[in-house]
Amino acid sequence: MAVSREEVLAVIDRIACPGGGTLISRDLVRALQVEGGTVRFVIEAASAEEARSLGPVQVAVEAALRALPGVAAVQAVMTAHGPAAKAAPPTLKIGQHPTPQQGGAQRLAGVDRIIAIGSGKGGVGKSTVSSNLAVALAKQGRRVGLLDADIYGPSQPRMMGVSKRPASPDGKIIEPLVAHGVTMMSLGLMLKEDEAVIWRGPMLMGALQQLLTQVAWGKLDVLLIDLPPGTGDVQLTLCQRTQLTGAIVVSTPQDVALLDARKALDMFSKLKTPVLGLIENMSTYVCPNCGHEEHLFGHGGVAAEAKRLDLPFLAEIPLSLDVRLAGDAGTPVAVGEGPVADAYARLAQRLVDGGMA
Ligand SMILES: Nc1ncnc2c1ncn2[C@@H]1O[C@H](COP(=O)(O)OP(=O)(O)OP(=O)(O)O)[C@@H](O)[C@H]1O
Repeated sequence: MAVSREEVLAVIDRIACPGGGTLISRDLVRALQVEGGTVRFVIEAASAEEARSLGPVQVAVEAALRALPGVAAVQAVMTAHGPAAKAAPPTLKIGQHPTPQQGGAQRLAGVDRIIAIGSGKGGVGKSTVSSNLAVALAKQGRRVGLLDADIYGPSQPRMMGVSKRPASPDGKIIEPLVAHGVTMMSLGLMLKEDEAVIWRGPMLMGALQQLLTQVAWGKLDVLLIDLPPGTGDVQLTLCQRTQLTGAIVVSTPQDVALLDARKALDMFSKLKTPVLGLIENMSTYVCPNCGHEEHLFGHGGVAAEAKRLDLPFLAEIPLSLDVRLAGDAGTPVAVGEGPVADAYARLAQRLVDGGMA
């Protein structure tokens, strides 16, 4: 008979650690997988010293699990944070297991609407659209939050021009930062620059949950969530655990991007997250010198897809060097004036008029 995850956890929880508690009560087990008769997990010690002291516990746990009927193999790996990770303030433990949640999808107190912004593939401008839309909504007087959930490649700190580490006076609640009228938070602000995130699934979920629930978002008309590209664990967890108003899918007009966008749309539909509409980014290119209009990546593909699926086509955002320069400089193009800022203003107005933001 196949062994269950609960049985495995119960066995691990029976073995005491030196200094008290168990690997479970001390929240040191990560990425537990029970597949057929094989049990895999990571023991994540806080330091090399702790890892050494837990060595005998690992041996005892492995032996106890092997003795469990239905277990054929046990693969446990011990990891330890380096001193840098240990020193990282604030003292919040970002990246821990998500805490079990009562009921289904969660509401965030004080936050009226939550919109997830997704894309089928990376590089289509999802983060750029998120930051610019947030700024455009703020310019229209909305109280806007922006959560960078692109946990593997958080780019909002750069795009919004913030680098300060958020404060956490009580070590529990994180104070978000405010930039260009938008309340924002990104995992990128909690990590050291250039620090790679190599968390496994459960830690990612925990980090996301913390960013949603431990940040003092205050009263918001709308919280925009910049999702990682694709259709992975983060998207799944977010849609299942958070009461989303809906999702917006960003795509460039090329067929290949649209193909991936379809996967994202399919995922939202399976997760029963309403799709509020589609945005075509890098739509037309207007030469700043001669005014000639060119469709470098094609044009109209996203509008046609929206029509085919009977979904709102929310906006087409031109391809413009200013967008990239502004994003790289930390002041989204929507902060200023011009054709792209106008396109974002129209998009924001449309969402406000539709009661979505
Ligand atoms: N309309 C646009 N015109 C010109 N450049 C753009 C436009 N939209 C985005 N870009 C640029 O394209 C690059 C990718 O954009 P962005 O990081 O927003 O994409 P993404 O879909 O969020 O990618 P990932 O999810 O992989 O981070 C950035 O350098 C950005 O400045």
